[in-house]
Amino acid sequence: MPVTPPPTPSNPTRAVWKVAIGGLPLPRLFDYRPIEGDDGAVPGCRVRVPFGSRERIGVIAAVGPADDDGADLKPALERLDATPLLAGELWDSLRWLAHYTHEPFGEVVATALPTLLRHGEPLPHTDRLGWRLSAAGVDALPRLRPGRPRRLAERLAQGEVAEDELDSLFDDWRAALRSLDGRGLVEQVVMTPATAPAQPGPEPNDEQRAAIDALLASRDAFGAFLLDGITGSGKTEVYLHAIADCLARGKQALVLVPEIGLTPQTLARFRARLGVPVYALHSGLSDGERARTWAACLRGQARVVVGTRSAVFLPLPDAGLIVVDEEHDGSYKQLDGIRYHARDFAIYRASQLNVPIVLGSATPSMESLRNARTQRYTHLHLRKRAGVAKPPAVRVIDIRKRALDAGLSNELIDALSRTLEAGGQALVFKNRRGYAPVLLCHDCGWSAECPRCDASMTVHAKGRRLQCHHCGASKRSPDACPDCGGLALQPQGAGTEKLEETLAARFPQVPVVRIDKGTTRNRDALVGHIEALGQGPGLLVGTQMLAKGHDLPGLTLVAVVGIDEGLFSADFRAPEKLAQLLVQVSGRAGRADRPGEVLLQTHHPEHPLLHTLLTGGYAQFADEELALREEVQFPPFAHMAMFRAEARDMDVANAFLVQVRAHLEATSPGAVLTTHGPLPAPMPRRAGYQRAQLVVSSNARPALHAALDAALPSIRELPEARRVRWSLDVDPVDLY
Ligand SMILES: Nc1ncnc2c1ncn2[C@@H]1O[C@H](COP(=O)(O)OP(=O)(O)OP(=O)(O)O)[C@@H](O)[C@H]1O
Ligand SMILES: [Zn+2]
Repeated sequence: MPVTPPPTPSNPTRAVWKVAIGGLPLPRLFDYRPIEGDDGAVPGCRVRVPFGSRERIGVIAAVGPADDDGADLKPALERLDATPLLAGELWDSLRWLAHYTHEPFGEVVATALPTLLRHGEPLPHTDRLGWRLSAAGVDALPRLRPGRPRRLAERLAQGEVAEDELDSLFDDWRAALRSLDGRGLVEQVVMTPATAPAQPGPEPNDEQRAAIDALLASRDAFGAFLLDGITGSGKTEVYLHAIADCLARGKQALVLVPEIGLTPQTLARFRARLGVPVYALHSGLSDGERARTWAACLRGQARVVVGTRSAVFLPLPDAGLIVVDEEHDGSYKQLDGIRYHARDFAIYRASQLNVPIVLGSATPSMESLRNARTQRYTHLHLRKRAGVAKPPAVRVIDIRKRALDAGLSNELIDALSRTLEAGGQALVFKNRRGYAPVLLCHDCGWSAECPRCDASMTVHAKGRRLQCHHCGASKRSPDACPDCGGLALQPQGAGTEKLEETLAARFPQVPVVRIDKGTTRNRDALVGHIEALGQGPGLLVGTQMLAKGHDLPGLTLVAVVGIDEGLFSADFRAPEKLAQLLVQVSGRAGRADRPGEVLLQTHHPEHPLLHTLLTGGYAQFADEELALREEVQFPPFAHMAMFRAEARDMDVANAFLVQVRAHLEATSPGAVLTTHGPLPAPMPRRAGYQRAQLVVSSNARPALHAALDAALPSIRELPEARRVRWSLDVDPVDLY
């Protein structure tokens, strides 16, 4: 047992531990007296420290002189890591991210670490352990009495078995094993990961070959590539070739995919083609699994990881390549806490790791397209579909003055029938879940509003329930109108639930499968639903969950209904999002040998966005959109940050933002900043709070950050700040 030296009065000149602690809104480090005799502490190690009346886990951010004389500093209690948990490139990149997002470093570290590690658990083991008979066990086996230990020994005599396999072979094998182990008859072994030989893929076509060659030619240094390839053009094949090359050189590859894109189907494809264990990281894993994947990356055992947004924080000591699939996808942006953008942080990390990064999409973001045009990224194109599939034909159905059934025109229903008769499958896309968006009283005009939000409540369960999609409030539908007492309450409009009901009644002979947040809580459910559809004729009804990267070979018709609201949104990014959605959902049609068809049902057939997409495709839409953004100096031509404030009272929220604006203007008089607001958020009241926002922009990123750096210390001290909930979002994606 170590001898505790007698307490010495703290020496003011001695170095202290400067600790980053998460969960605190304070952008500062906290000084602690080092543990006596512990000279090995270095930044990146976790420590347990007293904080107020509690203890917390923090990370040593620096070792250096105390902020004040350091005389009455509390001592740290325990160092948890022998060597830094966070080090090298990841450590430096997290420091950069804290600076870029203007958030406390402790909070950034807490976001980057898996929950168990954040709570002070030791780094979990990541070996796959197994058991075999020892030499003594081989000798003793014939003399063992019948029973569980003997049965286990007989199985181990055939060869070593991994613990996870034993779990499925024997109930309570651990007790039997203990009995054998006590007599020295078994020994533990580290199993090699289960692998299968890599299966060959299709021969790359010329465009794929050119993209692969471009990636391989610059595999030894940082370079950003935009792989701009239409849906079904074989982008994943290009990634797989680049990853295989990366593995062959003994390096690690990280693949980021959108939330809903990480299905067992995707993982199975990567596993089969690469022939090495492919680690997954997504929100469906337990805390233990997440910590193990993190540790396996840190130890270099994980060679390929496919993960959603938070996988961008994995340690990559042997990095060789980063891929961001569907780089335009909204799920890469974290909307609360540390508001990072996983794609953008991945690019920063690739530059620090000095490895190539590939951003792939059929509908690249305006940001990435502009970077490609200014030559910051290398622009790679895949302009034709891989294999034999052809791009689908798109047709507009003008529904002005037409009779509709649950929002579906006769023309569209006829097309569905024709598809089903020909043995095909069709997808009906509507971006509104629930039964109907509004419950209306036909007698007096009352409609069901959320009591806490400026929004209608959505009708669910065939009219029996009302639910607010903004705050989650839910209640039974009233039987009579609360205003006039009449019995003429009617659901208005149609959501996916109503569409499913209508289509099932029209086409009783085929399966009708609905996919939206209501039916599909997780990825496995999604795969289950798609399997339920089968191979024969059938209908899929769903929201944008269906737009992402699912290969449905039997799908020949995509019918898009109810996109009209999206044509007239206040958000400047709305046209970009709508164009991406339309192109992605259309891209689900005709991906195998049968040609695809897309029907767009709208009240606005002449809308410029639809016209451009139909005549010039996404590329022309992007040209026009970028020209417009440049003209009005919106991102990507300007850099934005948004202050949001919410309070019970709009005046209180506004008062804070007025002060924020004043401080920005006062502390950065020379900076070319534009401020816009305070203005009410597009939906001002949500969950009982009034919400306002202030947009700050500049066409020079450094000027924007310098202004924020200068003003934030005094903004945090404002008396008005204590009366609101506020946040700063650098590069906001949603202006809400
Ligand atoms: N060179 C090729 N020859 C034949 N088939 C190919 C080739 N490349 C890809 N494919 C097949 O074409 C289909 C689409 O390929 P892949 O999934 O890689 O495309 P993608 O561009 O990633 O698609 P998405 O539009 O979903 O992003 C897959 O079934 C794939 O196996
Ligand atoms: Zn609500």
